[in-house]
This record gives sequence, C-alpha cells and structure tokens, in this order.
Amino acid sequence: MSDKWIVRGGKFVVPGDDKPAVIGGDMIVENGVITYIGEALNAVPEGVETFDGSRLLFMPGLVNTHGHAAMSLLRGYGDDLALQIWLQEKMWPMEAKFTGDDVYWGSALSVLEMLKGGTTTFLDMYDHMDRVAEVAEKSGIRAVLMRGVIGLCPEEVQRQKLAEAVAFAKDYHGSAGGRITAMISPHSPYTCPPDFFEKFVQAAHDLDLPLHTHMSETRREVEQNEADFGLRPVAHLEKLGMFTRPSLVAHGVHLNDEEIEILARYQVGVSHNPGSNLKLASGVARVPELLKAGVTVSLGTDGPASNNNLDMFEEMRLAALIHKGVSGDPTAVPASEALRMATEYGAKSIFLDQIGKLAPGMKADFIALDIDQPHLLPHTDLVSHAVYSASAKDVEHVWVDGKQVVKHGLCLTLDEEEVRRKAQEAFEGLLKR
Ligand SMILES: CSC[C@H]1O[C@@H](n2cnc3c(O)ncnc32)[C@H](O)[C@@H]1O
Ligand SMILES: [Zn+2]
Repeated sequence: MSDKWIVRGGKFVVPGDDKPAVIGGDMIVENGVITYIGEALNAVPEGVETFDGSRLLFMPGLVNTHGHAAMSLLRGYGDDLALQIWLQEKMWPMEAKFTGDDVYWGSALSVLEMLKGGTTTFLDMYDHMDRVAEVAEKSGIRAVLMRGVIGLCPEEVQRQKLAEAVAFAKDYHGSAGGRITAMISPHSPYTCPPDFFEKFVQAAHDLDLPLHTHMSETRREVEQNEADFGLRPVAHLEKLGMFTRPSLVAHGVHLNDEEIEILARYQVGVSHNPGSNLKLASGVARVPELLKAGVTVSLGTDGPASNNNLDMFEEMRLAALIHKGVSGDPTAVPASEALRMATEYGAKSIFLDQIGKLAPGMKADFIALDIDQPHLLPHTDLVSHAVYSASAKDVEHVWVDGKQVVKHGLCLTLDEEEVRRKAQEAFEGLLKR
C-alpha cells in the first residue's frame, strides 16, 4: 500500500546552483521518499493526506557526524579541563562503571535531545553499542554506529574488543529497516598501538565498511605522536593504511598544509566539532583551508560532556562565526556553507547518499522550524536565519524516513518523562557504585 502525503504551502531549503536556496511551494512524500518538491500544485489528489506547511521552514534534518551519546550521563561532570586530564581523571574512571542500562538511558536522553533539536542522523562511537542500537531502533532516528575501541590493555583484551567491534558491525549494519549503518572505529592513534590499529583497517577491508577515529585533536597529541612514532598523526595513519578505506576523522584541529593536502587526496572527511574543541581548549580547526582544499568538512557535537549540549544549530553558528573571528575574513565560512556542513556534507562524510538534501529521490528526513517568532523575522534570508538566529528550540516537527517523530516539539517515539527519570537515576547510580 502506498503511503503518500503532501506538505502544502511551506518554505523549503533546497539545493541551489552553488548554495542552498529557499523556495515556496509543496512537497510530496511517498513511502518515506521525497517524490516532488517545487511550485504549489493546483490540486491535491484525492485520499492524499495534507500537512499545512504555512509559517514553517522545511529543511533537511541535521546530521551530527561525531559523538558519544551515552556521555549525557556525565554532562557537567568534569568541566573546564584539558582533554587528557578530562579523559584520564574524569571520563574514563566513570565510564568504567557504565552498564548496558546506563548506556541505554544516557543514549536515550541524547537521542531525545537530538530529535527535538532537529538532528535526524547521528554518528555514535561507544561501548555497549547493542544498547545504543536499541535506542535508535525505538526512537526512529537514523544512526551510524560503531564500537569505539581503546587498546591500552593486554593483548587478550584487545582481541576481545576487536571481536566485539566486528561482531557489532556484522550484526547491525543495515538494521532497523536500513536506518542503522555501521563503521569500524579504533578510538585514536594514541590509544591504539600501530599493530592493533592495523587490525581495524584489515577488519574494515574485510567487512567493506568505512573507518572512523579521533585524530589531531590537541597540539599535545601531535607532539606525542611524533615522539612515539616519528610521524605526525596524518602520516602515521596513512602509513597504517587507514586512508585506503573510506574514512572520517573527528577533530583534525592541528593540521599543517601538507596534511590537509593528504586528507584531500585520499578524500578523508573531517568532522569539525567547534563547541567541544573550544570547551576543551583544543584549538580551532583550519576549516576554511580544509574546505578550500576540497576536504568534506561536516559538523559534530562530540559527547555531551565536552560540549555540553547536542544542539547542531549551535555548532552551525559556531562554525560560521569562529572562523571569521580567527581569520579576520567575514566570508571565511558563510552561512550557506555552515548549513551544508550540517546537512549535505554531513551525509557525504558518513557515506549516506540519500539524505542531507530536500530533492526528489532523497529519503524524507526533514525538519520544520517555526519561523513566526521574533528572532526569525522578518523573512529576509531564511538560510541566514537558520544559521545565525535559530536554535534547537525552534524545531517544531521532525520526520525520519517520512515518519513523524517530533510533533509540536514533543517526541512521539520515546516516553520523554521515563527517559528523563531513568537518566537521572542512572547518574545517581554511577555515583553510588
Ligand atoms: C571508546 S568509546 C569513545 C571514547 O571516547 C572518549 N571521548 C569523548 N570525547 C572525546 C574526545 O574529544 N577526544 C577523545 N576521546 C573522547 C570517551 O570518553 C570514550 O571513552
Ligand atoms: Zn569524540
């Protein structure tokens, strides 16, 4: 049976010739796919359900390309610290106590926040990933999931963790009706020794899946990599064969010109996480140079404990603003480019070619903003408003695969009250253990 419906009289962010444009009109969704978007139709075929799009801006759902959802349980636990101290003294000791249920409720809290804030796809690197997949399945969100592996442990434990990462990818890639895909994820070059890292590259080859890792996040990491392996992280990972696979690296803050050229040559995507990089004082990535070199730069929040929210509108705004401030060039990252980083480039960087744009043939993952509010008026340039003026709070409706998951700001798929209560209880349980 065909499931066909139409948005009438909305404003839509669509791909333009060289940047997104806004058009008024109608959009038809059929079996979870956009089949028409354009001028208002004269008449609606009988029996087709209509959705009134007036006073709403429809745009592609936001794509969060790097994070650790369950870390919402550690939001506010260990602020104002540099990365290594934050990880070693605060995050890792607490994460060692996480149970599968903690990961479930922490991830549910994050997915609730992301869906209500207009994120329709998220990438997640963590442990207990079967429980994250459970949340993705139930909530209706699209997810790219991977068992992140820290290899600072005996060989036997390394073997077990690698096996878990492979088993998870095999079991879950393509699950939830195709909404869940998998990647292979050694945590970083500084937590996975070279021979161990190479095993992930081999696993990615065997499974024909892309790789994801943290890379060049802090100056200290780069210096330590040079001291330990005689190479900066990009050359080190190139040597380990990572870039022979489709790859996405998180952060890429400390890159020289030669490294940018290498990433461009291998078509390695960079997930830019401006909020987290600022909070951990890691630095500011060279985004204008990366974009100019042809690198696909997308946006991520990183975990909620280093951000400290999952508002992708905030990341867009930060991406558009900080590079102007740092370079002294107001055109460094225009609003239209920041929007593409959060949508189209996000989709490309996680290897999903059917999301990130509102166009016929694309999956119906989209959001509607209430643009009738003081801070979004007058309607001069709605792409500008989406980046410079809007926030997660402006998201009124959300659809994934054509199914509505947020209606008038309320999540339809998760029990909001239960998620809030269980997440709070999970955090209190962690403190007692
Ligand atoms: C092995 S699961 C993921 C692992 O990553 C840690 N993490 C969270 N944020 C960051 C970051 O910015 N850089 C490096 N590692 C990070 C998290 O605490 C988990 O242990
Ligand atoms: Zn991270």
